[in-house]
Amino acid sequence: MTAAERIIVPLDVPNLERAIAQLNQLPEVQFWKVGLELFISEGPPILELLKTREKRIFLDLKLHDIPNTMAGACRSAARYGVDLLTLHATAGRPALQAAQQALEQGAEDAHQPPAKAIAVTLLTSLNARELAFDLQVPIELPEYALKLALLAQESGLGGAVCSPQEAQQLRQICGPDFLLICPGIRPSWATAGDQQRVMTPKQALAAGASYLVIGRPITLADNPAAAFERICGEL
Ligand SMILES: O=c1ccn([C@@H]2O[C@H](COP(=O)(O)O)[C@@H](O)[C@H]2O)c(=O)[nH]1
Repeated sequence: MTAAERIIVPLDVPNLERAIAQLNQLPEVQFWKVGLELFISEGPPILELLKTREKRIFLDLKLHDIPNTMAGACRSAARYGVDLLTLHATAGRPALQAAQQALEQGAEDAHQPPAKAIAVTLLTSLNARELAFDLQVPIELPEYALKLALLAQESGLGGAVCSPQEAQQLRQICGPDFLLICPGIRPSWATAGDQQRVMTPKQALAAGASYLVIGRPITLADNPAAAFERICGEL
């Protein structure tokens, strides 16, 4: 896989018109992430648009609910034929298992390839102090992220979203086939913004990330295509 194919760019925009403008600005990007902002605004037609342009799709809905509701949502999402779908590992083992089964069944019923379910461990916008004092989690952050990734793996999911700072440990313990999707990627020339557990693209790949989710350093650049090319060059 080329460096460019390992980069997923989020379509963090409010409507179809802005999404189309971003797709046109970045024709080299093959893998796009559709998150809550755009999906809530535009719904499934945005996925159809990406498919007509033969793009890969990461549907980042971060589902978090009881097992029955997670299964229903995953059965519905399976119809879209996306590549990746996120849910929160903190939904717990029964919900993750129900989600995985429903994705497989839903895909079979819809004659679509099954999406890989990817569990969010701990959002990259959070730091160790917030984990300990706001969320009241009494274990160290790297251990917490690892435990949630293992829970996802044991539940049959295909991978985890984690910070690149945890990627090396997760890669060692979860093995080579478990996908590690890493947001919190910041080239040395970009600002972190609300991301707190960051690494550069090159460091993240060296740590074992399977894919890098890189948004604002590319999409808010004066010339997004040049920023994307610069990052690919750095890899
Ligand atoms: O822990 C997480 C999970 C998801 N994200 C998403 O990734 C992108 C990152 O965008 P940047 O502009 O590069 O910060 C964004 O869509 C988030 O919703 C994350 O950042 N951290």
